[in-house]
Amino acid sequence: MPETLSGLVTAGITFVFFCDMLRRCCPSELQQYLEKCITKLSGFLNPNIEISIREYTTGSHLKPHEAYGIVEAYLSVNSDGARKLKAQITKDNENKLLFSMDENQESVEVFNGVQVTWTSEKVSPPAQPAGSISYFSVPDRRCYKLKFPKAHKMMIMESFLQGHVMKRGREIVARNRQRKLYTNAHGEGYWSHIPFEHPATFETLAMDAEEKQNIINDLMSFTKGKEHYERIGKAWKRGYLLHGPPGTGKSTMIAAMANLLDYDVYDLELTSVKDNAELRKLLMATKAKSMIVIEDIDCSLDLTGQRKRMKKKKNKNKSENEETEMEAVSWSRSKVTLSGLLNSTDGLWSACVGERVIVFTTNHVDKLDPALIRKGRMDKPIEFSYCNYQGFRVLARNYLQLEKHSLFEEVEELMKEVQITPADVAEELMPKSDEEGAEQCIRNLIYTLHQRKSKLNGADADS
Ligand SMILES: Nc1ncnc2c1ncn2[C@@H]1O[C@H](COP(=O)(O)OP(=O)(O)OP(=O)(O)O)[C@@H](O)[C@H]1O
Repeated sequence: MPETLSGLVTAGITFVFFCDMLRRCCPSELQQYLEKCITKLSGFLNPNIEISIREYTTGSHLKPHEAYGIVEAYLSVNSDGARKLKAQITKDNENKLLFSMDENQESVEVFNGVQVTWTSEKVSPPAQPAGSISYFSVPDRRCYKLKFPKAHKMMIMESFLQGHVMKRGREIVARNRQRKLYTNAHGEGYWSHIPFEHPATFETLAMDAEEKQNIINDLMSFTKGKEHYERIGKAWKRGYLLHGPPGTGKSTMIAAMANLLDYDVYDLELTSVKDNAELRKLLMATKAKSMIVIEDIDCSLDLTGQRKRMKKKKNKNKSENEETEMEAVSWSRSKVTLSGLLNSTDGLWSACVGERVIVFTTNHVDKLDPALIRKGRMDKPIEFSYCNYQGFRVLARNYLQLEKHSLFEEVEELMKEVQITPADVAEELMPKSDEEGAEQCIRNLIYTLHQRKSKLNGADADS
């Protein structure tokens, strides 16, 4: 049998060689025919298959092929065999370098026991004929080639390329990209965005440690729950209601959540949305792996039938009266209703694939319509409260890099008696000048706590 096979191979090679000779000295029709024969026969004799993943889509020099970027990202961490790498700024994130295989490099990996070989190639465009003028510069054509044994064609194409490489590559692309903070506050009915670079993390959040871990677990099990949500036939989304007094960390928590999940944030300003139709359009334009945030929902939605805007935004150039007037005008322009919001969010969940988190914040949870926060819409309420000693320790670590100090005991005692928001504690712990050291900051906080305590005692005595 091996003799027969080697005989066949020798005969095939001789035939290909013969065809090639003939091709060179024959008329063009015959040449074309022979070329086809050669391609077919050499394909038959070659035990491998090669797949090209090109940088640009066929017919367009300018539109990059998404698959190329994904494979490039995959190979940035899976090309141990390559001896030459190139470093380039990541698309979409100028702070990140992506290391990928340089041209004409080769890397081998084994998937399910099958060896596959990646190569990177670059083909320069043909030179322009002398004297011709081109207004477009044609880029080099780069491509990755994947070579693998023909016998494992389906497994490599489906499990390896479609499944493994695409999944890992997409994850790396998502990790590398610059996250975005979208806003519609300009009132034009579309999203505009800036880079999202909020430094908050769960570690820097002053909050009960157990509660914090609880929220982290909840978020992580949500992100891993694709199959679970598919199985139970529910949209892959999770709703959080953050409630508590101003300055207790609701907005900081949103940033920490987005940083943990690596999500973009859509900060939906309801008062800038013209009507329910515009709201629906905005929500439908959000992408997967994002957080949709509606802050101060009680102030920005007409829950009572009376159109009024209660929140005053600080604007240094305007007097308070002017401010209130300006906000009232923008409020009266919005015709978004509670049912519009509910229909739009419910519609979004039924129409869109991919995971999304929706977050409402409020200082007055009791004012919200039960329909808005019922189970299924808001899955997890999180209460924010005044700062306790544990929270203070986190803030002292963040702001002063202090783990312990002889004054901590006094702070602990005072915090048992006085209510103070984490925002106020943070303000006191922030050095006001270069000369102000950590100890002075704690003394400032103690002074403020004493003042509040005396006020409290005074009030008690009055009553
Ligand atoms: N729990 C917290 N942990 C760490 N920092 C906090 C916390 N709460 C408040 N801060 C600090 O106070 C500032 C204001 O807090 P934040 O905006 O998150 O409060 P909020 O509850 O969203 O307030 P509001 O209801 O007025 O929007 C933050 O920038 C942060 O520096």
